[in-house]
Amino acid sequence: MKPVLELEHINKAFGGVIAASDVTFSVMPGEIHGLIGPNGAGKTTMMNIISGIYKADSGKIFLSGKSIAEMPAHRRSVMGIGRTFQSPRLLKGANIRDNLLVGTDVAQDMGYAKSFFSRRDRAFEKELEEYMEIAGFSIDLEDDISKLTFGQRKILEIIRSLLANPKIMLVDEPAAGLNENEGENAMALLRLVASKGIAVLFIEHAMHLVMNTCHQIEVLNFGKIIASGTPQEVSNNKEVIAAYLGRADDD
Ligand SMILES: Nc1ncnc2c1ncn2[C@@H]1O[C@H](COP(=O)(O)OP(=O)(O)OP(=O)(O)O)[C@@H](O)[C@H]1O
Repeated sequence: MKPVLELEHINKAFGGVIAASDVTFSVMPGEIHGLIGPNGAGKTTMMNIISGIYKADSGKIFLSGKSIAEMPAHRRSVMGIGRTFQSPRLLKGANIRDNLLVGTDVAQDMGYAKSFFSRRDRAFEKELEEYMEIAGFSIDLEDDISKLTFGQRKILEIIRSLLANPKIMLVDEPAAGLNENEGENAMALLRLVASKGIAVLFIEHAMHLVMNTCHQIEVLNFGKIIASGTPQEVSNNKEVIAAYLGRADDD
């Protein structure tokens, strides 16, 4: 099996601040890959470089073997990079159905309006039903988005990203602001995503969720990978304990 995402020797500085230093790692299809490290370690910067919001100063990025380093963000999402954010980015004043359909056009590489109407079909609703069961709450598609709690909106954003049929999902702190139960549901959803062969790269500070969910982990500190491996490997690594895990859990 070939990696879905490959990063080779990525560097990025903001003035004198080094946010990425020679970062090299790859993510396999169906793998849940964690990106952890202290505040300011460069995790969000890495997500921004992968999705095309930032351009790396140097280094290579491949999606399914194709170089994407020079591609704009919208091309990368058409090619299969999905993304969710720390705070859900949903349309206020719109219903849940419309919120879910925004962005699904990238999957078909066709106009927004066309996809908007063409996906109002049974297949869409069936796919959605499966996700909602794992998500742990039910929705009425006609309800205004404001009916959902913050945690439910964050989980819904993951589902929206899934409906665009990505090859890899970049998920930024899915459990931040969620209660314990919602956090577990978000992890269950990521496991379902992975079971479909979609890769997940996610940032999370809640260590127990990272350790129970990830297959592989990269630990960043000052923009550099200081350890990578299975949850067990990184949690036994002395440098990781000194830089990160030795501090209070779940900050
Ligand atoms: N647009 C920017 N302009 C200047 N500096 C930036 C910019 N984006 C990030 N940085 C700096 O790069 C470094 C890495 O930041 P980044 O947000 O990637 O860290 P992080 O690991 O995601 O942190 P956190 O866990 O707090 O979200 C920090 O020192 C940050 O201040």
